[in-house]
Amino acid sequence: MTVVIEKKTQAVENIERNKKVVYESKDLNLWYGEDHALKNINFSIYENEVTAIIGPSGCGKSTFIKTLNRMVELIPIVRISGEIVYRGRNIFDKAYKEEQLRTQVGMVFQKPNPFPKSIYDNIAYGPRIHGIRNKKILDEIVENSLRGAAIWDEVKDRLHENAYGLSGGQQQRICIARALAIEPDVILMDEPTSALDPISTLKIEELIQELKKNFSIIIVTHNMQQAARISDRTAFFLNGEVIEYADTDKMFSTPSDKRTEDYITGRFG
Ligand SMILES: Nc1ncnc2c1ncn2[C@@H]1O[C@H](COP(=O)(O)OP(=O)(O)OP(=O)(O)O)[C@@H](O)[C@H]1O
Repeated sequence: MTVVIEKKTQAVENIERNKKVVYESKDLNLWYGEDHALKNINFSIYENEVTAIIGPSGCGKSTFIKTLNRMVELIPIVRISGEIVYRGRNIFDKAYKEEQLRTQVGMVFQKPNPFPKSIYDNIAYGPRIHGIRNKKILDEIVENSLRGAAIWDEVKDRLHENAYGLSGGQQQRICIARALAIEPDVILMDEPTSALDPISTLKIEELIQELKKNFSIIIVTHNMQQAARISDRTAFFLNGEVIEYADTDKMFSTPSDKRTEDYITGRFG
């Protein structure tokens, strides 16, 4: 029996060794004024995986995900200690250019937030900011991004209409396409389906499964079934701490911590 367990452990370690780390959170602490919102967060996020962040309201999920692209630092009362290492470099290093990080890390928010512009201009916005002016190249980026977000067929004949004219689910896929247009490495998603109906939710979930072949995806979700359906690993946050971080299958079948079990079985939260 011992031998079998040892073999299994070895196999798991081999899998871990072959995975590339995208982000590493090291002793990360964050305060909003006196409020200690993230406490000693230590875990790694892997390439071409979907990593789900779950936990009850106010536990720090959004704060954590917004730390990964340094958006949280826009809030004046925020203070941070520790490191977030992205592809080998601490993003809080003085020399690290925020703009450089933003070209690598796209974000999709809870409520679809297209710009009040045409579908085309929504997608071309980021590339134009990065200096791309050539119409043929922009056309290609727009088409590829919309295809990547599984919405090309629905909008290809109305690219110059306002994005506000689309349904909520379509608008969210436009926002995903907008994130893809900057050719990111990572896509952060903060409850991307919570404002959507079940069919649009399913489409986004299927899309996330496709996208992970080319991107690393970190998703905050209130919906535990969603985390179980689409993620490879899950981090369970509670009161600003990571209580458990594990393979999603393992966390939802045999959680190690009683508090995780209570949360995923609906005893609190
Ligand atoms: N802008 C802010 N200023 C001050 N405190 C904040 C701010 N944003 C979040 N907090 C506090 O930080 C803690 C974590 O909040 P956060 O929004 O990260 O939690 P969450 O898990 O994403 O919650 P929810 O599921 O409700 O969105 C909470 O105590 C919250 O009140």
